Amino acid sequence: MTISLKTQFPLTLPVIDFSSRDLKPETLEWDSVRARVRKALEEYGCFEALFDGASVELRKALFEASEEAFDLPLETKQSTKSDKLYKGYVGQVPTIPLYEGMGFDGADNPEVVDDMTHKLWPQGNVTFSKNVQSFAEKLIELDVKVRTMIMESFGLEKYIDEHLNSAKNHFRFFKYRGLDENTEEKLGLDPHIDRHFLTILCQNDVVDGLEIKAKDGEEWIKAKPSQDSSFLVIAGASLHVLLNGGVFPPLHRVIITGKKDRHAAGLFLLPKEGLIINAPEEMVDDEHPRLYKPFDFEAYFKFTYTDTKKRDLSALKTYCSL
Ligand SMILES: O=C(O)CCC(=O)C(=O)O
Ligand SMILES: [Fe+2]
Repeated sequence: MTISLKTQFPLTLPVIDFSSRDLKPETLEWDSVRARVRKALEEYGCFEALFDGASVELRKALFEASEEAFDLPLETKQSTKSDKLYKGYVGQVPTIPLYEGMGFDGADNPEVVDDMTHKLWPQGNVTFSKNVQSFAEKLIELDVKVRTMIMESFGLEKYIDEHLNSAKNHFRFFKYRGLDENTEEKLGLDPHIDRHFLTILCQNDVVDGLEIKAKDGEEWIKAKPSQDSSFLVIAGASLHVLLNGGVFPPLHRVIITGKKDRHAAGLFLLPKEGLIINAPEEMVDDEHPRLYKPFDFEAYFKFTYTDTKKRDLSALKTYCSL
């Protein structure tokens, strides 16, 4: 009799602990975490990071702030819209009616956060801007550790600073409306790969819904956080191209099953405008021929913008493989 491994052992995402105060470069602990990060990003394209930098209180405050912001009148939320792709408010999209998102670039810059806050609350909202900023700072700390480890693990030490400086951060809140009485589970967000370098996500504890597609299978793995202090780190297409395929950008989606609203927040590390991404020579040899043409993130983003079906690995290959 064959036993289905799938039902016996549903896959779970790797969990990696970043919470030690001694987690510093050039220590045994750093090397061991780095090896796990590399393996997770090769095999799953993502992992759950335990990181106690953002306290339970801070998360609670952040999601309260997010609720407050999404409760504002539509017109106010729309005032954060900008003509740049992916900035400001997105909502009322017919194919994903439960979804709303709001975000801005440069969350570590107090002026930027204040500007966004004033668009939402013309009289100001100090609690909101303070919480967003502290939260973003913690996520940035984790991002620097993760991307430094990734570069080191591929022997790209000499490019670490250049790579860290080649990204800007975009902070984003999401709200997915809970289901009505008679609605069955619904798509909150279409399956997609992230197009940036790296994404760090955090969701409110009561409502899960994010699912990650396993690399070599059909299974959708539920990305339910195992602890309060965890974040989900996801590799994006830009990192995949930079490392000549060395990390896997996983397909993920959001499915809403319950009546409660789901709130999430995340930091997206985007290639800076004008950056052309090209895998360093160190990533290319006879066994690993160069996979992609020089890659312009803005152009690729536009390519995937209107047609959500283009947000997967095979469309990336069609777009720029050699
Ligand atoms: O809501 C989430 O947890 C995921 C959002 C997401 O995947 C994205 O914005 O790229
Ligand atoms: Fe995503």
